[in-house]
Amino acid sequence: MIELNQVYKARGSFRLYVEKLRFNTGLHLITGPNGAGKSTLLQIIASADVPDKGTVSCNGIPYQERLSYVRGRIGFVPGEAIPYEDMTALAFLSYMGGLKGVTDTASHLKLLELFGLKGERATRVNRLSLGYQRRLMLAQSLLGAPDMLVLDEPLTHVDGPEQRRIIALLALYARARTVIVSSHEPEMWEPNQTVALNNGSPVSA
Ligand SMILES: Nc1ncnc2c1ncn2[C@@H]1O[C@H](COP(=O)(O)OP(=O)(O)OP(=O)(O)O)[C@@H](O)[C@H]1O
Repeated sequence: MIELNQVYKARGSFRLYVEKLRFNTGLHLITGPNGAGKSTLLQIIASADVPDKGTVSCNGIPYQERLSYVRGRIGFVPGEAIPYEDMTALAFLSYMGGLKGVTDTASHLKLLELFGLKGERATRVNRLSLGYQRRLMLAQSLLGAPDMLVLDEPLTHVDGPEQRRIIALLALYARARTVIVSSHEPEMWEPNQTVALNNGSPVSA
């Protein structure tokens, strides 16, 4: 469970402010127009950025108190392009797995298979299509089966049938864990909670 209390973040002239938000087990959708603050919010939830004020906690523990505990429980797909693009798909997953303590090749291969990438295991990341790169980022987010998944527009460039398959997979994952997704296509998802952002704050439904 992730909880935000009076979280404030300034980026240039933009302000994110969240009075209170709670993400329990289930699928949570973050929506809103361009510039509403979805990526900013998700980066804070994923501990990739730090709020100027307020607290974010994971299972009741404030992030700043036990950052490694928190990070060990979160899988993250950032909105930006993939890093380490000279690595092969499998090498990238092995590298990310190493950071998370998931070192057995069998589980890396299993994740590649789950996202339809087994045939691309030896392909360098920068040779993969953008849709395959997105799938690879999803695969790395699941390393170690984290309690929380934070996914910023995870289905960008992914084709229709594969989108539906991944949404079903994430819905299943969210039955026992917390999955937070931003999407410009909210109608594709069947979330347990929707947080609509506008101008940096949630608006009531
Ligand atoms: N590093 C930064 N420095 C200054 N301003 C920033 C920075 N990062 C984001 N912003 C601004 O913060 C605002 C919110 O951006 P953010 O990317 O969080 O919105 P978003 O809802 O994810 O948008 P989109 O749907 O276009 O991806 C925007 O106005 C953006 O220009």
